[in-house]
Amino acid sequence: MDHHDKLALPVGTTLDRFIMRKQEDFPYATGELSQLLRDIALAAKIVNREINRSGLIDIAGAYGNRNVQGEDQQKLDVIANVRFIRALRNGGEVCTIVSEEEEGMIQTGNTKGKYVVAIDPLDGSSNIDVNVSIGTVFSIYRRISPTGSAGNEQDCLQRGTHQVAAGYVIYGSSTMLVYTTGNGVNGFTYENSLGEFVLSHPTIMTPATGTIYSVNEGMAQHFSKGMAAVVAHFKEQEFSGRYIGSLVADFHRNLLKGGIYMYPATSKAPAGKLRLLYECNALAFVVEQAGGKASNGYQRTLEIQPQGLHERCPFFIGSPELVSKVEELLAAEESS
Ligand SMILES: O=P(O)(O)OC[C@H]1O[C@](O)(COP(=O)(O)O)[C@@H](O)[C@@H]1O
Ligand SMILES: [Mg+2]
Ligand SMILES: [Mg+2]
Repeated sequence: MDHHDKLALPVGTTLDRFIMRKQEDFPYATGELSQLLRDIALAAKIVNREINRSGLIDIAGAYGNRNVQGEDQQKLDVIANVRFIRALRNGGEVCTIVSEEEEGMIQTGNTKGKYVVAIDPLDGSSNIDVNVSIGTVFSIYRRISPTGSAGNEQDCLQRGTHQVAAGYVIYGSSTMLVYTTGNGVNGFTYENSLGEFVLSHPTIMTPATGTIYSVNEGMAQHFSKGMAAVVAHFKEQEFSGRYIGSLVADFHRNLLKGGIYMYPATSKAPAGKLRLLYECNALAFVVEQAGGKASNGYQRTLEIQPQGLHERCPFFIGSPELVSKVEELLAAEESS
């Protein structure tokens, strides 16, 4: 019996029970990480509610505008940021947060908190107003600095290999929370009537290969020669091009169906667009736990040493055979 079997729980198990049962498998664990995951799930439910109502009350409008009731309107990404930070602060397990929405580190005031969280509270913001899937991405690290003071940059700039948990929420035709603590990947679907996430996708494994490629080809004139060769290769193979423009949604589809998502370096954006700390590393941890692969084209994403909180990196993620093929094509173009 492998580790995955030992931890297997039936479809329909609620997220709370799932987290509790996993906790029982590690008798020396203190339960703090479990509490943190519950806090994230709670914030996800609240953000889900706001997103569902967004068409009704126009919270997708510009930040600072006033709505018909004279109340301040807030952009959904600001609302999501506030909700997640509040949940993590109230939970007490997190000392420091890195968020896409804020320049510096956010100190929660919980100096005893043992964890650091990096988060993209609302991913795919350009899709908010048009009712297309959006998401949240989160990454959890154990702090390095001793408890009793605020977390520092060293705590936040850890390699992705040091993540203790990571995952994402997708707010789509149904809302799902997918996460890993390093023992496989499990997906939970939100049951509106119960107000609970329930296990719907146990032990997700991504197909070894696939026939979908996802990249913003409108940028093709800014691609390197190597990247042009990559795109030509997938076209020759008659792959399907699928690109939503919400990283979480593009990733989630390819995770389940097999395929590759690419956000390369371009002449306009030499480091690509996506953020290492709260976009790439979290999904890289998830994909590896599902048997997939994530890379910047040359190096495993999880092994990149971050230098800055909002650092960007080129990103290739998905089915292992496809990511390896891209690495091979990029290297071949480089040496020619
Ligand atoms: O329009 P582009 O350049 O293809 O960018 C799309 C990418 O940018 C992002 O929207 C960035 O995320 P945010 O919405 O969190 O800023 C990714 O989700 C997405 O894959
Ligand atoms: Mg994003
Ligand atoms: Mg965002």
